[in-house]
Amino acid sequence: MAEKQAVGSINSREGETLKYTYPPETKADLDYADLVALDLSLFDSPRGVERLADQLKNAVENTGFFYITNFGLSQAEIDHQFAIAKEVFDLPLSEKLKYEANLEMDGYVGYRPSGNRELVPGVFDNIEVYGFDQFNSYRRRRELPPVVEQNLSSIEKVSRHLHIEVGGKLLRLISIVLGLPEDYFLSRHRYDHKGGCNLRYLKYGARSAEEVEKLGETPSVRGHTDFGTLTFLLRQPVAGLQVNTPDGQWKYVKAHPASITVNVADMMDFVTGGYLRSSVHRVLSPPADQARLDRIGVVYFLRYEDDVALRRVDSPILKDWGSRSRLGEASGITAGEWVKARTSDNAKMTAIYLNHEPQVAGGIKVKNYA
Ligand SMILES: O=C(O)CCC(=O)C(=O)O
Ligand SMILES: [Fe+2]
Repeated sequence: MAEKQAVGSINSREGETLKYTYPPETKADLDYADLVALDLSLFDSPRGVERLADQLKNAVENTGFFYITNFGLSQAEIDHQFAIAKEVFDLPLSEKLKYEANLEMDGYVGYRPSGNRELVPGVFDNIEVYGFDQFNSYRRRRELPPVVEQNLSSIEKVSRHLHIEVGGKLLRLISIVLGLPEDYFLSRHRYDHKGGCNLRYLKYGARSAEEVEKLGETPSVRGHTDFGTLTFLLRQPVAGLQVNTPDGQWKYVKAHPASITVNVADMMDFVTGGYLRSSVHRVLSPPADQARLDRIGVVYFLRYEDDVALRRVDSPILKDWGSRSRLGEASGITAGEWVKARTSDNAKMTAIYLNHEPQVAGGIKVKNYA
């Protein structure tokens, strides 16, 4: 079986035997969103930057989802992260629980087991998470699974690269789109400052036929927005992610070749009054031909530094925009407060998962979608 081809050894040292083989893509004829792909290698020429800014403007005015290619990580480096993730999730549960995250205290840093939320009566969520905080002086020392310890420098490299290089380029482009100084967002996303950015491994465990049947169209992750500024989803081939388009339709996000999928998140929505849409997205069970596969993901959540107040930016582009943010006005809540409030909401989500009442995070209503 394809999902069994991922091999590796817990005792392997940095870069040695960890390998990952991706399962095949689905052959199902899914209704995919039409998303633009930004080629970040164009960044090296002035005309290229203009072109990218135009493409980005289009993307953010539409779904708030887009792909990037040529983002400066090799496929081997990416595969290595998926291999580490698989090794972590393959550990026995009793071992993984030694590294359990304290969601209320630290957010998604460490291990979070599945089974916290009842999706339909008798069927619980199948999502395990292992997350990292930023590799800077605010990082809290904690015990790590040996495979993480042994590969920490490559994990740090990827975390820094996604933040500083990829995030850096996109934040510069967003500043250009908004007519702000090029370093406007960069200067509020310094990697070595205290912030809630999060590299995260995810595993959606394969479900039995009976569970799939019971779940039907019920999402594994219901419609939500992400908390930060931008989210980077490294390409993986198991379908399930859907974005809600401006006209209210759910469309699948395709595993575009050699890409990262980017989505705009709450903090960008707040500071632009919804001009940069924090897109509602969800994750369904995979289609039939992928139903028996585990779905492993590697994600980076880029966020403002903790002490930045989330206020509307003074952008000439937004003069006549008003506010179309579904989130309302953040009016000065800090980025750190916002992340804490929403993470703590997630921690308490167990009992309220089955109803769709708005949650209140930091005094701001957070809608839940089907
Ligand atoms: O697994 C995915 O494709 C998306 C996950 C997601 O939306 C999230 O973790 O916020
Ligand atoms: Fe998300």
